[in-house]
Amino acid sequence: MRYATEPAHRHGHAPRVGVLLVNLGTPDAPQTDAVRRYLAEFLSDPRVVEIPRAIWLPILHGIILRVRPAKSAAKYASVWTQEGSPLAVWTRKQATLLQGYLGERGEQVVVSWAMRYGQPSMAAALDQLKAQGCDRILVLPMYPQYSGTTTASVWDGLSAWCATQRNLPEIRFVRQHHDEPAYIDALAERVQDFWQREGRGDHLLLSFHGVPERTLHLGDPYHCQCLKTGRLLRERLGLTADQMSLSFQSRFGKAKWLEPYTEATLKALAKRGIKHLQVFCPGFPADCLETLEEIAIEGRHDFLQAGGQRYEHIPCLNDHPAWIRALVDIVQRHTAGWPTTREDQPRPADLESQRLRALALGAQA
Ligand SMILES: C=CC1=C(C)c2cc3[nH]c(cc4nc(cc5[nH]c(cc1n2)c(C)c5CCC(=O)O)C(CCC(=O)O)=C4C)c(C)c3C=C
Ligand SMILES: [Fe+2]
Ligand SMILES: [Fe+2]
Repeated sequence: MRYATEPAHRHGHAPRVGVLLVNLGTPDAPQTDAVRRYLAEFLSDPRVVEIPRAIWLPILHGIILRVRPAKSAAKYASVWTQEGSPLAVWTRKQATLLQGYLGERGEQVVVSWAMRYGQPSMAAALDQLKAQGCDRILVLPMYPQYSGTTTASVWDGLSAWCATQRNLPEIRFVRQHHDEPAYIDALAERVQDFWQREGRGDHLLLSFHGVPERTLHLGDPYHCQCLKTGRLLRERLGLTADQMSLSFQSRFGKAKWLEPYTEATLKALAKRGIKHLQVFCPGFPADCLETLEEIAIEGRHDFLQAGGQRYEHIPCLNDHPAWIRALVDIVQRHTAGWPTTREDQPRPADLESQRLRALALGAQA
């Protein structure tokens, strides 16, 4: 059947709000086969690689998926934890904490999490929220800066699920939160906590995930939003333009990506005489392969090789209380007008009157 069979319609059940955190996705295991499955799904998404399918798919299946999975699996193995992939571990923890913080504020909201590629899938998580009675769902992509390559792809995943549903919930979607004051506060607190423990370096480098430069010229606001987050954080930390730089990491393929590249910047900073460098990744709300391997391991190597003396990766927002508070703020703003507190829920008397009204309507029909 094209559209899922729905449970029998019930009158007068209390409306319920669900919140779905969606992150990129990660392999199920740090092994070649699992990484190949994950990369095949991820890199087949036309939002991620915009090359015409007839050209791209033979390259993807004929070259990339034969060579890259083994190399990437070795990198994943270097950051994998007892509980699984860091990206999944942190995203799950963020959902649990958010549920707790919202509960403390009296918000009757069901919080869940999903991955755009791999497991748990968006479709499974949305099915679950619906099965729990959520007829209003807020989808919150874990990308502070909007990009067609990431945020819009979450939208595509959402709309693919909607296309299978007979009884659609009411849906809201958070497009971006790159300049949300509570997000900037959380970033600043994360850096300041680190400074308090480890001392302050000579220079702070903010490294964001890159995207093909072409997307900027085609109207993607990602680059501008990264720059704005960087400026707001610099002002909030009281740093001069000279004490902080911004760069883009994780280039994929041969095309030009947003510049300056992180790798070149690390080397240039060492050559400029910066001895003690601290690197922070504000665009990644959770530590993952790109921060724990590329920044914390490869980046250190590049900086020290080029003459730097001390290198530190400041952890991502992860489970920092200021970040979970920021998520609460974002959720509360985007669920405004939806009944989420105990007082908003229909009282038994309201339910009874709804039932009587339904009966009366039934009798008229
Ligand atoms: C900040 C958000 C991200 C943007 C924008 C983004 C764009 C983008 N990424 C690739 C290719 C790869 N990215 C990979 C890993 C990866 N990317 C993000 C986030 C953004 N990507 C995260 C959080 C992760 C880590 C996933 C994890 O499991 O920890 C990878 C896989 C790893 C590897 O093989 O190197 C690829 C490939 C493209 C092409 C792109 C924009 C066009
Ligand atoms: Fe990526
Ligand atoms: Fe990478």
